[in-house]
Amino acid sequence: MSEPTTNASTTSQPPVILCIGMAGSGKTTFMQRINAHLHGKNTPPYVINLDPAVGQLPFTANIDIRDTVNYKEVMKQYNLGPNGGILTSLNLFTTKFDQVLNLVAKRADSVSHVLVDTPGQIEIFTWSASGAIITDTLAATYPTMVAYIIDTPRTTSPATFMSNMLYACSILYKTKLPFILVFNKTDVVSHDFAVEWMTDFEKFQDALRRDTSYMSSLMNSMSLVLEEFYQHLKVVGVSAVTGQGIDDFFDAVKEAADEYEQDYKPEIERIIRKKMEKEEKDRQDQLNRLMKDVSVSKGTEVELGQGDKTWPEDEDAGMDSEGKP
Ligand SMILES: Nc1nc2c(ncn2[C@@H]2O[C@H](COP(=O)(O)OP(=O)(O)OP(=O)(O)O)[C@@H](O)[C@H]2O)c(=O)[nH]1
Repeated sequence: MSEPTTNASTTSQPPVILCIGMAGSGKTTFMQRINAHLHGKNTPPYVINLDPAVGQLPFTANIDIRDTVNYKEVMKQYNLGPNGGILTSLNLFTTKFDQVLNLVAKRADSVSHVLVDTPGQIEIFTWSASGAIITDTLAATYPTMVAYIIDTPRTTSPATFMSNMLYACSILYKTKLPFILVFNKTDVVSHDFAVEWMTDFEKFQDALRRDTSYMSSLMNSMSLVLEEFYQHLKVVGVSAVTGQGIDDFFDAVKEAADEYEQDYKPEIERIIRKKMEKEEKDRQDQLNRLMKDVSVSKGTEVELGQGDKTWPEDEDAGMDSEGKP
């Protein structure tokens, strides 16, 4: 039997891998591959499917959105098109997400990773309120990361490459989570060109110069912005079909989990602390306002926190001056 893999190297919580990618990038095939890889190592993951419109899943999900909401019924009932149907289904499912968290928590000790498949209509997950709630609540407890799946053969032109990178960049800044760029389908085209463009600015500039479209000067400026973005990424090339590069992917997952512990977790804890302090302050302000209203209506100051409270006589309370009814 092969050597079992561990969770993240510095945490006892299983890393959560959010698989996000454009339709057809190979997300589902990739999920199937990493799921099989982990089972092969005897370290099974916990699998969540958040795509209500997927026809058939080539793997078994522990939690499947399709068991909770019927996407076609939602479309009919709310008179929606396919995208509205997927979004509404995800919103309905998110109202039950506390139950999902409870189920994951029960299994957190015995699984190596939590794998999350998201809808192929990428913006439904990345730009919706429910997508943000799901991401944030998972990231509040688990070392959570984004695996952004890219269709490598379809990204070989500088313009498509740039668009895809800008999209990835927007997701990174929206989620603020550790990010792994997964160049998929490397059995068809190697991802070496992408690594070269990302590490050697001159090489990408050369490719842009060969691209004579009128957009190339805009892309020139945009590529400068992306240089900074590349610093925050982990890049791997895989083939979900043949399995090549999957070990590299899991090395990147370990690094991302460490990054979460070092950089993201303290930040998330700071945000939660700040939110709680604000809620406490709001409660206190509300209480003070209430007390002020009471004292104004009684024409006297009310002192709190003392055993011997002297309340003004209240005729409406139906008591006499000795406090008897
Ligand atoms: N050659 C090759 N083909 C792949 C690879 N991964 C996926 N494919 C193919 O790409 C197509 C799309 O794969 P899916 O896994 O359905 O892609 P998806 O991103 O889940 O698509 P949606 O369900 O539309 O979101 C299928 O025909 C797969 O067989 C790969 O690594 N190499």
